[in-house]
Amino acid sequence: MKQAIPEDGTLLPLMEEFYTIQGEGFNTGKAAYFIRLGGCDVGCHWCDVKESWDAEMHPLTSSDVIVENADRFPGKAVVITGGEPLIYNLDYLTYKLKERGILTFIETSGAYPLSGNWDWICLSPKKFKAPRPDITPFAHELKVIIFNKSDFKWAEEYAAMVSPTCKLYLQPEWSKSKEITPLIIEYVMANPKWEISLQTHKFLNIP
Ligand SMILES: C[S@@+](CC[C@H](N)C(=O)[O-])C[C@H]1O[C@@H](n2cnc3c(N)ncnc32)[C@H](O)[C@@H]1O
Ligand SMILES: Nc1nc2[nH]cc(C(=O)O)c2c(=O)[nH]1
Ligand code: SF4
Ligand SMILES: [Mg+2]
Repeated sequence: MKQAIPEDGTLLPLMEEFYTIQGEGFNTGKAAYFIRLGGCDVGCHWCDVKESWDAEMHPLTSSDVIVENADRFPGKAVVITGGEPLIYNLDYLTYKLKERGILTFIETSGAYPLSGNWDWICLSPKKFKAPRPDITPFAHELKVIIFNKSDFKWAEEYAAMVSPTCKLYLQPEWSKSKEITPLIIEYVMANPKWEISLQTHKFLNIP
């Protein structure tokens, strides 16, 4: 039977939650509690968490319980990721986290309407289902995955849409990183408004 997901955000399909170090982007190196929500229809062929795609596979979990769990750890920051977390209304979850003084960070493709109250929005646009243009001014960080040479052009299109203070990152697609990373290095040296982001948690063998 299809699980009914209430629209008020009090129950969310939770794939996993874990306390670790943010491995990517601007907040790399900071302790954070990760909340991974199930469900995504963006369809990146290189997605490193395809097990997240089917929301039905992940139990509907009380947002209050998720907040309790997050508050057990000393690092008072959460990263809400997925799957595509913005499929869901995240107003309730982020309100409850902020009530406890926990910082709220999101990893999103931007393909769904923005909800929630965020201290940090990492927008990672995808060609397979482009972001809604209305999210771009709110991104604190643009993190474009580079799989082939044509992705640099795609990255520049989004850099032109985000706010002038938005941090700009190019991140090699993991399976192609041996070939792609030298191109990113060259690109960043020639275009220093960009920085490299590596998936450092994969090198550190942590979640
Ligand atoms: C798994 S996604 C979940 C959040 C959201 N759906 C998104 O794509 O932003 C988390 C981050 O991992 C990145 N990512 C996913 N697969 C990757 C891969 N194979 N190599 C590098 N980065 C990857 C995404 O671009 C995103 O920034
Ligand atoms: N350590 C760690 N950092 C991350 N940054 C973004 C991740 C994600 O899958 O959203 C991720 C992840 O899965 N682990
Ligand atoms: S949008 Fe994110 S979760 Fe969805 S397929 Fe792409 S990388 Fe994976
Ligand atoms: Mg990941």
